[in-house]
Amino acid sequence: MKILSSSQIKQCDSVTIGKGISSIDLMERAAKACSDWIEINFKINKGFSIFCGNGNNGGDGFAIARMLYEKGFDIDVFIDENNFKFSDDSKINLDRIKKISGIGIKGFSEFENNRESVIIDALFGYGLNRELSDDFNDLIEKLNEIHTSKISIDIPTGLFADRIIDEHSTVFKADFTLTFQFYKRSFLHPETGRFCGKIIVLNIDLDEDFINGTKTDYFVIDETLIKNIYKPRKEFSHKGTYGKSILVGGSYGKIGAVLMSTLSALRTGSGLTFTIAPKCGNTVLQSQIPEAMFIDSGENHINKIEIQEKAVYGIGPGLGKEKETRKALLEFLENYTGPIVLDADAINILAETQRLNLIPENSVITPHPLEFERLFGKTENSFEKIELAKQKAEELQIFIILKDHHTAVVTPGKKVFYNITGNSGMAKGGSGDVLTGILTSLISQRYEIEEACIFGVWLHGKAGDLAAEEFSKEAMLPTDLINKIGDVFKYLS
Ligand SMILES: NC(=O)C1=CN([C@@H]2O[C@H](COP(=O)(O)OP(=O)(O)OC[C@H]3O[C@@H](n4cnc5c(N)ncnc54)[C@H](OP(=O)(O)O)[C@@H]3O)[C@@H](O)[C@H]2O)[C@@H](O)CC1
Ligand SMILES: Nc1ncnc2c1ncn2[C@@H]1O[C@H](COP(=O)(O)OP(=O)(O)O)[C@@H](O)[C@H]1O
Ligand SMILES: [K+]
Repeated sequence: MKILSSSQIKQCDSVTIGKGISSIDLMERAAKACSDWIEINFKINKGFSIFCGNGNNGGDGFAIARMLYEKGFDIDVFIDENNFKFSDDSKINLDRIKKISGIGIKGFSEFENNRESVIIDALFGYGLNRELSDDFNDLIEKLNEIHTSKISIDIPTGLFADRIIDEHSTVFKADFTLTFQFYKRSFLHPETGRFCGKIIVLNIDLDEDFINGTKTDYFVIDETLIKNIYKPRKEFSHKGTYGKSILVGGSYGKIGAVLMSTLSALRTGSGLTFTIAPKCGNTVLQSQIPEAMFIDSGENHINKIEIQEKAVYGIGPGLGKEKETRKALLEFLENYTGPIVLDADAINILAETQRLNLIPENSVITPHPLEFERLFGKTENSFEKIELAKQKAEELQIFIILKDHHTAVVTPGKKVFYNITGNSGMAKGGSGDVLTGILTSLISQRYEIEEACIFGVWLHGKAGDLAAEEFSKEAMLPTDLINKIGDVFKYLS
């Protein structure tokens, strides 16, 4: 799914309006989508306090007020008592509710906390173009202190669609954000996304031709994209059809990491799977994963990485940074030109030795935020981090997977794909090792690298979501996630 900027959304609005629907009817459509969702999901709540601004976001709020009232809910609407200038469509919808005696319309200052009612924020949407005034900050701070369910229409007020906010900014803290047609980039970054709660994207049939023809570097990985990428196995096939994955890692005390990567590669469908690990891992690897072939290297730390033809390497989990291991990694990279997935200590070794130029083109690196910083330096915020990743991905012609709550796949063509599967139950040592195995396996099965990255992060997060459903976010383990990979494939086929 494309992510459009606020100015592109505005244009999309105008084009849609130019093609037959009036702007007031488009607002009606948007408000209907919201009120229908609210009716289904807030059945037991009787009342809603709806805070409306003076632009079209407020207009949505007035229309939602009318529709929820007609569905039988108690409604109070609050407006700015110091500003009587409304956008045209907003004014029409305000006038409509003025005629309904059952809807109370009051000033912001008249709001009294009533714990029973749900708060709806229709103050500002994508039209916010400067910091909020103190009056709005005070109002929002007051609303944020109230413990009741909160819904934002389109965007939590105080957030901009496409950029960072000052760290001291006041923002409405929503439990749900009902947004129209597109994710906004700010929903997907940690500094800003934390205000959104659960994101619900409501389709309001904006002009398809405009959307298809609009250029953007930013995308959300949705199921439509995944279903286009996923290649079901062919019955007339053999193990050679599904490639050779070689997982390289493990050191004394950290054999589990490469064990999890190997198991993940197998569960993702790799045809032939090898593990290169030190001898101390032999017994546990061979007994826990009899399907994988073991190649030993060193006693307690890897000291050589054997080169095999037509293989995809996933290097790093549990690798350690011993002198002989560093040497082995650098030597391997000097002599190997195929695609590689580099994670964890493989990334740290490259950062410390500043030998990034050794990474073969079309390889994948999977840094978590700290590893990214070690590689490329500090950035002010996560928006800048994405821009730096785009620049580095192009410069080095590699794919950078920036691991986070919403992991981003950054391509050498400077496209950014944000993942929306996954949950905080995955914030445990070992989850990253699973991702390395999944990615190595998909590339060895001849998915295009870009497709493997997109599919891989989605699959990883989806398996995490299924594991959380069964075991809870607290109790789920990275190994549970591996066991759920099969259910994700069943879900897809
Ligand atoms: N396709 C869609 O997605 C559809 C979208 N729709 C809805 O329209 C919403 C966008 O509406 P909008 O353009 O009228 O902007 P909105 O956010 O209401 O702001 C209003 C005005 O406030 C002003 N202003 C800005 N910053 C300010 C500040 N800090 N403090 C004070 N004032 C400030 C600024 O005007 P200015 O003062 O700059 O002239 C701005 O124009 C969108 O989010 C969605 O809810 C649906 O109805 C239909 C389909
Ligand atoms: N809060 C979270 N929400 C979604 N995914 C998460 C969250 N925390 C961690 N993850 C995922 O788990 C993985 C953790 O990787 P990493 O930090 O390298 O762990 P390790 O190397 O210890 O296994 C990443 O893929 C990341 O996206
Ligand atoms: K809003």
